[in-house]
Amino acid sequence: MMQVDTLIINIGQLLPMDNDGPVKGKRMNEVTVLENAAIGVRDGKVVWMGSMDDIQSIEATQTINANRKLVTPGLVEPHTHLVFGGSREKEMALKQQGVPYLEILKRGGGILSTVRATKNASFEDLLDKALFHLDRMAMHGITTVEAKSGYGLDRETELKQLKVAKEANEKHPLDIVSTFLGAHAIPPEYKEDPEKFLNDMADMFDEIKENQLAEFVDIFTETGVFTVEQSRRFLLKAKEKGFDVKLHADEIDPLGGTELAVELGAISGDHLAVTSDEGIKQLANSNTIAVILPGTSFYLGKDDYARAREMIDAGAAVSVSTDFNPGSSVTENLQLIMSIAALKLKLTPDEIWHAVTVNAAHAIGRGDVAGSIQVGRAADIVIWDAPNYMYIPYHYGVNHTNTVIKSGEIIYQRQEIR
Ligand SMILES: N=CN[C@@H](CCC(=O)O)C(=O)O
Ligand SMILES: [Zn+2]
Repeated sequence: MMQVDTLIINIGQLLPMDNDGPVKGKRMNEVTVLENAAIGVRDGKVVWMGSMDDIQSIEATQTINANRKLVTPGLVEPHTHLVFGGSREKEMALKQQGVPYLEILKRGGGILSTVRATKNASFEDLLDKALFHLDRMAMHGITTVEAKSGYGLDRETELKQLKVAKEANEKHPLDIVSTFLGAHAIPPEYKEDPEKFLNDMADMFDEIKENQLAEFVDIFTETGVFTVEQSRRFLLKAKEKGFDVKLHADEIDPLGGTELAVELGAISGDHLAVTSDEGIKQLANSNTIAVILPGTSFYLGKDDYARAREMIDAGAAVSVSTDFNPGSSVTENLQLIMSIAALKLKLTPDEIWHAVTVNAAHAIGRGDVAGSIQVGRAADIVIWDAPNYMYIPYHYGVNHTNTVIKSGEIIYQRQEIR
């Protein structure tokens, strides 16, 4: 008799998500579906998976009846700007009048407006706010999340953001993976000397590494922000210091950020809304994961959606993410992004599930611990109010989670109102 703490029974469809590396190209369109399954959890880990026909051999302290619903790994969110002060609802009117995103930034708004609010916010306020957003992500089925700094643009405030993320990781059940995005915009005081600004940000690498405040270094490679050459120099320095690197690349103008991500062996290239044909080809022949953020195209009212369909057809590994941030994509709901991935990126349900589990985990260096339900791994599991895995992208804009389990503990359960 095997003893478990929790036995999840009557699983209609179980998506374990195989996980022996990022899933590329055609393989993204092949999810394994187990029917009539059960999962045993002990000490926060999955210890048994099998058919309902074999549960007689399991003795459980607690049983959760999935009632024939869909069960998947907890979602992995590989790109967020979790820690920030204030909000930017007043910019919505500017956007409606047709003022472009980069023009708002040029006028000192956009990212720079959030920088001011983040500088003025206390550590405690930023922490409370981050915990609130994490709760919302958890409710929506996310169990691991990446979080970037980048709303400080000075040593003190960047460190404050990174320390808030570290504290949030300790306080909140979700796992947080940190990225240093000091090179997110050029602060007004450095307008004439962006090189000096990048040098100052690079001077923080040692301190960040020693205090384990971030695993990745990221940069916004964009018109009016940092050039490809500046990004290359900055990220090469980061690599020398032992960081894996990421890029906000080819979001608005096709500068060649995707090609740079491949050249540098970046763990991911993110956005890629206007990547060139050559960029797609190079991506497909690389180990760099394309983290596509279609919520920004939607939210900024753009016609350019990343050519994720072509990227997968060419053989690339693709992930999708909310890009949760106060300016270009204000949502914690990765399920909504799964619908946009279906409708606008033309991805299949199988591809979308790979994108928000296995490939997302690999895009933040957690391929060996998250994004998959396997014996020996942490029990990060979602029971969905859905009969099958195709249903989630199909029924859009609402939260489908029934029960969210993080390391064996129930952290969210839908309440009935009636
Ligand atoms: N594009 C750069 N950075 C963020 C947006 C940040 C903001 O507008 O506050 C992004 O990923 O879209
Ligand atoms: Zn971003």
